[in-house]
Amino acid sequence: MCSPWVWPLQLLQEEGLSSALPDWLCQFLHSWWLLLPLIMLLVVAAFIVAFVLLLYMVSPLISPKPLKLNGAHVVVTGGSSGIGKCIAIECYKQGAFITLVARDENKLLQAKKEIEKHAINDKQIVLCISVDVSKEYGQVESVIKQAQEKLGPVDMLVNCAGITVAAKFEEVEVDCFKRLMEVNYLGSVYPTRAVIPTMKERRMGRIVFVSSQAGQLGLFGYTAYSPSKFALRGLAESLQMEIKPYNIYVTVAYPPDTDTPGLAEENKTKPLETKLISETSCLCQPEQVAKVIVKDAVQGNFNSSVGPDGYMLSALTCGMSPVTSITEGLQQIVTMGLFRTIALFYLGSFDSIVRRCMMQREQLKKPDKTE
Ligand SMILES: NC(=O)C1=CN([C@@H]2O[C@H](COP(=O)(O)OP(=O)(O)OC[C@H]3O[C@@H](n4cnc5c(N)ncnc54)[C@H](OP(=O)(O)O)[C@@H]3O)[C@@H](O)[C@H]2O)C=CC1
Ligand SMILES: CCCCCCCCCCCCCCCC(=O)[C@@H](N)CO
Repeated sequence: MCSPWVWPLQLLQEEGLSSALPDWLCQFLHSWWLLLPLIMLLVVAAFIVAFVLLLYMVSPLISPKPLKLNGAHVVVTGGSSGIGKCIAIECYKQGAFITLVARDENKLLQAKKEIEKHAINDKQIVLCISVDVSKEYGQVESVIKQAQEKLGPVDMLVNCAGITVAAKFEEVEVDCFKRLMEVNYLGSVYPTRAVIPTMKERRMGRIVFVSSQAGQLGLFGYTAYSPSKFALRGLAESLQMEIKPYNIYVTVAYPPDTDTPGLAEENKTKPLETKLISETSCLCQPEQVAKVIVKDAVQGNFNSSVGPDGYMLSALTCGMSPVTSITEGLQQIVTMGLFRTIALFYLGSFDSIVRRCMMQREQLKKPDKTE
């Protein structure tokens, strides 16, 4: 009859039930239990395949329709210089109408001339409006109204106006903490607040926040800057949940060091530690960064990063941020542990940079003291 070593059958035998079972059933149970690991494997594999298929079936619900830039109205704050200017050029090259927002009127006019060289038709317009995006909501709102009257409702808003301070915590002027929050955070809240009602009415639109890799991890020298960039992520996640049903998509960009007038200015006073740590990530050209940001915004991707370390940082710090493609979600699931392992090595090397710089400084101080 049945083999005695198959435990469920043994159980049946002990209960005196095995004799009640026909031989063929005993045979079947015997071989079935031997095949159990294989069957379990197949079931698990089937579940995974079904899960992935299901995800792909609902993926059109997750990824939005791309925005057509041709004829669209794009507002770029901080559009007179660096990354913002390159974003404006990139959109202009694809047929968009542009509103540039910044403070300095001369810089605005200069940028306008440069952008206009990239026209693809003779209807395109570059409008310049001078305002400080961080000061008063009323001012920003009237600037947006003005832009909408001239070039129609805003299809895409790029919040790129921003300033940086890189210095040790106790060396940062106390007012600076406030100023950075005002320009980098409130300066993104105000224009966004001004365009959202119309976008909701039209059930379309894109909002871009230009954060930074320093908005994904805290670094030596960025105690004032990083929090203002982290704040954008919180704003973006909350806002995205509210406006997704209205077909409006939010993109947060996390560029690495980018070769712009802003960076040149920052480098003048940057602590050595910040310089050395930042060199871990590549130095990018603003044209390259702008291209990636515009592509991601058009596609409605929540996350936008540049380069291999940008990719790793974004996967590692994805937290509860929304996903806009199945592939992105699967990649995060698979790579999280590996990237955390790599990150621990990076953190170790950052700590040793900080320690070495401190030791060097102390050695430089010593001879002074003995004199
Ligand atoms: N360059 C880099 O390494 C990186 C930059 N970033 C971020 O990208 C954004 C652009 O940086 P980048 O191109 O280097 O900067 P730039 O300094 O080259 O340009 C900054 C732009 O913002 C405008 N701006 C600054 N303050 C205000 C304000 N209060 N109101 C209105 N406009 C303002 C400036 O014009 P004006 O002064 O005339 O107002 C200018 O057009 C910033 O948010 C920055 O934090 C992120 C990661 C890396
Ligand atoms: C898996 C883990 C990967 C870890 C990679 C870590 C790389 C850290 C580099 C951080 C560079 C910060 C640049 C900030 C640029 C900026 O915002 C200012 N220049 C603005 O002017």
